[in-house]
Amino acid sequence: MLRSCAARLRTLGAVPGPARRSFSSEKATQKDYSLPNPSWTKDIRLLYDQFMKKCEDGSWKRLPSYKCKSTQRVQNFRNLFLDTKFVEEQTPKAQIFTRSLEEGLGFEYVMFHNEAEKRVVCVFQGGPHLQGNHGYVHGGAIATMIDITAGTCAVLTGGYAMTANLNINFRRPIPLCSVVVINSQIDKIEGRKYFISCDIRSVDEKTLYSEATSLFIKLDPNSLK
Ligand SMILES: CCCCCCCCCCCCCCCC(=O)SCCNC(=O)CCNC(=O)[C@H](O)C(C)(C)COP(=O)(O)OP(=O)(O)OC[C@H]1O[C@@H](n2cnc3c(N)ncnc32)[C@H](O)[C@@H]1OP(=O)(O)O
Repeated sequence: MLRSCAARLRTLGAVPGPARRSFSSEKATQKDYSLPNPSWTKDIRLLYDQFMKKCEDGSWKRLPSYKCKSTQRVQNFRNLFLDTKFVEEQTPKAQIFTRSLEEGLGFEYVMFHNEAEKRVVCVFQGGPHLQGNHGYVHGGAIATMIDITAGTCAVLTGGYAMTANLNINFRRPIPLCSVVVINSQIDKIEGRKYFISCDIRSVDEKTLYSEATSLFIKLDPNSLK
């Protein structure tokens, strides 16, 4: 599995040599990282196409994804929740964690949002630099993907929110370079509390890899600054 994955990436030019650095040094761009790239396998492309088809009637929306783009949403978050001095000193170098590895080596994913159903689906291909146990995706990388999928679901439903609790059952290991589907949905909203469940399944839906429950708290501007 790993050998074929490395060979594929080398063919695609994503792994030019053994001394390749993990973290990208390229300048911040406005590139949308949720669009297909040469490291995407047939499976992720197929699912991407299926979801893009579902987007045609407007029920689903593809969510663009950037390394560090300063959107209006980000500006508003900074104004509400962050100290101005901290923003000036620390955030210019900041990058989205899941978009900081070289193309094809880490987190390749695209998310789709269904507003009416309060659902976010993420199609995820975990690259070779996410290895935990030999040949399998690290549990921390899996937790990260669950967190951002559920977190996106919370934020798009209720506004700025943070993870207060994340509980994961890892049922089956996820092979490196395979494609999985992460499904998240809001189960319950109680005031500022958003209860979101999530599962990760194989493309054919036959294998349940992980399931999780989470609690996100809608932020109160007074509780962070
Ligand atoms: C076009 C494209 C659009 C794309 C659009 C994308 C959007 C972009 C998506 C970003 C997706 C990022 C996803 C990463 C998300 C992180 O990585 S977050 C990082 C990890 N989390 C943290 O660091 C949070 C640390 N914790 C905290 O800061 C604070 O505890 C919190 C969570 C803000 C809550 O603090 P607070 O606002 O002061 O709330 P507090 O009064 O303590 O509690 C409120 C209620 O919640 C309950 N509660 C709080 N914590 C807990 C807990 N752990 N368990 C149970 N109950 C709890 C309290 O008991 C209380 O209940 P009630 O008394 O009201 O019944």
